[in-house]
Amino acid sequence: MTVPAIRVSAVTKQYGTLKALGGVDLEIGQGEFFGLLGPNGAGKTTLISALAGLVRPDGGSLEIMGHDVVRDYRNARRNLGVVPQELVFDPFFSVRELLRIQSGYFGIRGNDDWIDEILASLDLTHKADANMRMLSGGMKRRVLVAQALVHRPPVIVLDEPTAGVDVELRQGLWQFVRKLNRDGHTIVLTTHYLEEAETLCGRIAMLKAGKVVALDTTENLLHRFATHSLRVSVDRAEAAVALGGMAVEDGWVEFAFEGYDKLEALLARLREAGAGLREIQLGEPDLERVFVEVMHRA
Ligand SMILES: Nc1ncnc2c1ncn2[C@@H]1O[C@H](COP(=O)(O)OP(=O)(O)OP(=O)(O)O)[C@@H](O)[C@H]1O
Repeated sequence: MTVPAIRVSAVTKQYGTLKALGGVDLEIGQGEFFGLLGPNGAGKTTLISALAGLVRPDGGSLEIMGHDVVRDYRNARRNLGVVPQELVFDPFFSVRELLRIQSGYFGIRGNDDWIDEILASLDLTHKADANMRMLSGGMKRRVLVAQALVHRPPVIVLDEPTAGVDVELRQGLWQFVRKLNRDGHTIVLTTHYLEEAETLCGRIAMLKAGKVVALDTTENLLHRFATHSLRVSVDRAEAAVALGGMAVEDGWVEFAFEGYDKLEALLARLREAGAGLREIQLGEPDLERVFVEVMHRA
């Protein structure tokens, strides 16, 4: 049997009285494109930091490609590339220097061919000799991706890589990450853009307050809860909410329902409640709705 790319067993982490991770179990297979989702403060970054050996868990264990991140740190770290959320760089180095230094951390010399290849893939070749402080935020983010790849890790974790990144770059970045996945790399991604997670990830774990509250294939998650949605614009949102709807934006309330045969009755109840229907929209299942539902129930 092949070892999982990542194994997380009963991991706990406490900051003072705050339980950042409350017993997380996860197994991610080699070659998966896996999504780690959760609201702010759910513990995603803490879990990633524990995988990278930057945070020591209070209990439980973590393995990368079969290597324990505490007992066998060097091998675990060699197998992992992390693209962190924060943009922190030494501003005095050029992009190429930075990538050479990063290679050095892993004891790799003469890595220039691979560095050139990564730079080209990330459309950074023309910035190879520019100092980090002269790059835009989006370019810096691409350098973070490059930095995570210098040692050719089989497992790559991206912590919100597209936060504050423009559409074009975001698409380019996904194309590149998809190619890495096709080439056999295991990808773990956290993002608040649920549409991205829905199209990219084969499997998803949802975290809430340090616990895994949903873990399944994206396909199954999309079908686990209500299959359709009804959005209504109404004069009295509170009347619609009282019927089980969820206020989504100004005057709009959303309902989940299972089949079109339920629609008529729902509209009738809205009319009887005097909600004052102005406009309706029907929607197919999407991950955002599933996410909201999971967080609501957990
Ligand atoms: N070094 C620390 N000291 C104290 N509390 C911390 C520390 N790091 C994280 N926390 C707390 O642990 C909890 C989990 O934080 P974490 O950054 O892992 O969440 P997250 O899911 O990554 O959130 P986001 O989506 O905002 O990035 C939060 O309540 C956070 O305030």
